[in-house]
Amino acid sequence: MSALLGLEEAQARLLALAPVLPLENVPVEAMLGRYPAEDVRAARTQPPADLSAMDGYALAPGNGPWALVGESRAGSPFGNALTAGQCVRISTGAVVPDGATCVLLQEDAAMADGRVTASAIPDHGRHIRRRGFDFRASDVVLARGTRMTAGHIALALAAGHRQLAAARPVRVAVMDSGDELAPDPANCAPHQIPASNGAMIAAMLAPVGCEVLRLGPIGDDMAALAAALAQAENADILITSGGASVGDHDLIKPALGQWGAQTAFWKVAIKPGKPLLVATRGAQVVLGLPGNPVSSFVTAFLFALPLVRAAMGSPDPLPRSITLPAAQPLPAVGKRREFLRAVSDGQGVRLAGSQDSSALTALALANCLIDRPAGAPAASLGEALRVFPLQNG
Ligand SMILES: Nc1nc2c(c(=O)[nH]1)N[C@H]1C(S)=C(S)[C@@H](COP(=O)(O)OP(=O)(O)OC[C@H]3O[C@@H](n4cnc5c(N)ncnc54)[C@H](O)[C@@H]3O)O[C@H]1N2
Ligand code: MOO
Repeated sequence: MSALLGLEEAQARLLALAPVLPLENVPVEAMLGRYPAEDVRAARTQPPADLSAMDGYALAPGNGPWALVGESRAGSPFGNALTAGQCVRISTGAVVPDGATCVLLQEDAAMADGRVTASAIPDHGRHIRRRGFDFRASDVVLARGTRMTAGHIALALAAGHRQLAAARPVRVAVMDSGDELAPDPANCAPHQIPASNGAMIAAMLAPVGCEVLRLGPIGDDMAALAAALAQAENADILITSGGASVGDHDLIKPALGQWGAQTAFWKVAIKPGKPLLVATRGAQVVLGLPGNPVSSFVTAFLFALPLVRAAMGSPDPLPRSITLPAAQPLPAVGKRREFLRAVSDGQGVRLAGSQDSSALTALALANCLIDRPAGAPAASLGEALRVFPLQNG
């Protein structure tokens, strides 16, 4: 039996193989979930001038009344400087004219005969957004490798960028295999089960923004597997599920070998997911996930998603864990580190149901995985547990 790798070592060895992809220019609006390949510096200063934060009157120094000499609207500034005792009508976002030192809210103002009086005089600088307080030209506003959110998109646009450089989307082929798999779940003979892993893995990959090519389900047949693998010729990453174990009909390893892939490592000391296979074919990376649906899910979470994120440009692609107390006792752990399907309510964490690696009802209920170290004794109620939320992976 080949030695089982530890999780962190296996992840590190896999990530070292992550494909390096050419860069492309991407419209900022299309950058959601992607990673800028370079630090992004502001091409402009924001705000570009002192702007009013409120609707009211921009006041020159004095105790009032102030003579109303004009208006500054957003996009249409008052052209001149104010002198003592003058004011202009001003709207939110409009340029504060030179000579004005504060903005009086219109709710605190009275206007009669072209003169403005204040019920309370605002402090110096009140309701003025100073030029450049948000960012200045040439400031780094986004670090390379930042995963772009809606806020980052707004910031990059405000900083004067139309497009950003990012790795082109990773091409991922996802193939499920097994003679027992029915492609049509509504037309499944008693000796079959509906193929669900390929669609599940594709759904896990969707938020990462890669391109997914779905292949299969393919029968346990070398010629059929070879034909399917030929379609993965242009994939950067091939993810297979099923046939990774030791059975007579587990043909993935020989089929991958015939295709030209070379095994990098096989088997990791985790439960579920032990028979994980990693291979390369030139710059292509192959991840052979075990067929049990929960094993496929857990290995996709711990290996496939980090690999794809790394290839997309993430400098920090591994899932992040939190600590939560056990809301129920847990049994002792065997030789393999365990990832238990669990439900967290934010206060504590409990098992989602059956921990069999085929149990889809528990997988569907789970919103996190409890990470239990190999050989750990039983955990008591309230014990601190390491937990991976499924949605932040
Ligand atoms: N003698 C041994 N037997 C097994 C070992 C072992 O070490 N010695 N390891 C077990 C472990 S752990 C796992 S995990 C499984 C993984 O086996 P395979 O990767 O070869 O997976 P299959 O045999 O093809 O399928 C397992 C199971 O999952 C169902 N399956 C497969 N693909 C799909 C799919 N696309 N959609 C839904 N369900 C799928 C399949 O019907 C099987 O029930 O091996 C153990 N055996
Ligand atoms: O490792 Mo298997 O994935 O235990 O069921």
